[in-house]
Amino acid sequence: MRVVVEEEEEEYPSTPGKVKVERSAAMSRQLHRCFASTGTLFLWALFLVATTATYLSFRSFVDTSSSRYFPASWGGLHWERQIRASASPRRPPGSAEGAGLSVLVTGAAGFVGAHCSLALRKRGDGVVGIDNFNSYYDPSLKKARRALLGSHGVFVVEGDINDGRLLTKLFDVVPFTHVLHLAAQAGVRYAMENPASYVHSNIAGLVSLLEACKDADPQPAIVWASSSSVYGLNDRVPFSESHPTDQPASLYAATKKAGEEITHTYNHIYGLSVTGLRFFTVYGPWGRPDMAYFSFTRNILQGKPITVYRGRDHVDLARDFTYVDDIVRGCLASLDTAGRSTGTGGKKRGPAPYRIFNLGNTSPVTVPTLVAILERYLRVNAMKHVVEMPGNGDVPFTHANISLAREQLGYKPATSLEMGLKKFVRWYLSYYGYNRGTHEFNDHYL
Ligand SMILES: O=C(O)[C@H]1O[C@H](OP(=O)(O)OP(=O)(O)OC[C@H]2O[C@@H](n3ccc(=O)[nH]c3=O)[C@H](O)[C@@H]2O)[C@H](O)[C@@H](O)[C@H]1O
Repeated sequence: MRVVVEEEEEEYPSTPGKVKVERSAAMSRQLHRCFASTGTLFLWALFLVATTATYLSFRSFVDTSSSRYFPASWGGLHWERQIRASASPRRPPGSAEGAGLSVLVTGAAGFVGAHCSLALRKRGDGVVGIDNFNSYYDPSLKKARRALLGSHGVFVVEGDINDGRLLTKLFDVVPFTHVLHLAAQAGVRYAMENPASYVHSNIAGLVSLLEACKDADPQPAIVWASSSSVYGLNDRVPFSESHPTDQPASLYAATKKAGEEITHTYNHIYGLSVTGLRFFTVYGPWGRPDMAYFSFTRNILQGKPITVYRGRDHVDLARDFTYVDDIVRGCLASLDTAGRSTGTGGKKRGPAPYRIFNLGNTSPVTVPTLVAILERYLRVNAMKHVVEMPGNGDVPFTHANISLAREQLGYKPATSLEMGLKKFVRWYLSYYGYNRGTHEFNDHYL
């Protein structure tokens, strides 16, 4: 036994590259013995064929399984032409606003994404959207937003930000100057029902996007949607960017806070220019049906009850409701003032800006007041079911300090909740129709 061990040690010395001549001689003797008979040869051939076949079928499994997750509804010359046309800025030469941006908007068929895409296109910037059209809420609303964007020359790719191949392809086709990242799993309370969806979109999807951005050449500057919810249990008001954000009250908030940390590492390591915007309860036309102002309107019009949450000691909940047009102006100002990313080919060349701004309205309104405004516009009394706020991630109030955004972005919200809800109700009725036989619409206010 001892002899065998010594022989093996001789044949395979530990220092790489130091194989003795005797070793190759011994090996060739062994090979010769192996292939000596035709039967053995046949077995070897069979083994090789089987291995190759297994490898090939594994490859095709990997390919088809990834395309099963991310259906290949993209690609091809025509598709690339559409992407390029949509991404091309159309500002008149010599325009005061400069050459025009080329922006990839994620979540473009979403509420804020659609508004921002339109606003960018209207001022002559190039815009390409990407959206996975998931069914968190009625996808037909997302498709209607896409149709609206299409009529203004904005092309929206159907795809998921977790699809790295798609993102790489988009950056191959267009040297985007900016990414406006608005794709996310939104909603504070839904996080208890479907926590994995928050990790999928807000963590894994974000990292997938940042990977594509850091590899892109040129690297784009990134502006993305964080959330007022990162302030969590913070009770210093108004909420300022310098306040601690280490006590999130929901998984949604935790994933947005994680997003702020993750983007920071990409800024630090790869020189990506990053601007995180903490949105405060955005509302308006083409809004999200899961949000209170939207679902209250629907229920009030359908004669169904609404549930109004109330805080401890019968204190009303309040939100710094912010009208979507104000948010859009904040997003565009962030794109315009974002400094350049400094890296190329995944390598940082110097420090790049990392900014965080509150985008709120600075005037919180209670939920019962929101309901009263809707009742007035709709001329219907809501059937209110007032219950104590369940412990599902909600916070009692939000209130933004916007000094930093005012100073650096020129951000100046201009729409009161009264005004904004008027516009929302007008849109709601024109979009969904209105049964005048059942409810009289209060034109006086609109
Ligand atoms: O700023 C944010 O970062 C977040 O804003 C939004 O969250 P919220 O401020 O919770 O908005 P929203 O659901 O409209 O509830 C408004 C108020 O109505 C109360 N509310 C809600 C539902 C209900 O049935 N009853 C009720 O009283 C409720 O308790 C609350 O007091 C976005 O959804 C979220 O994606 C994120 O962007």
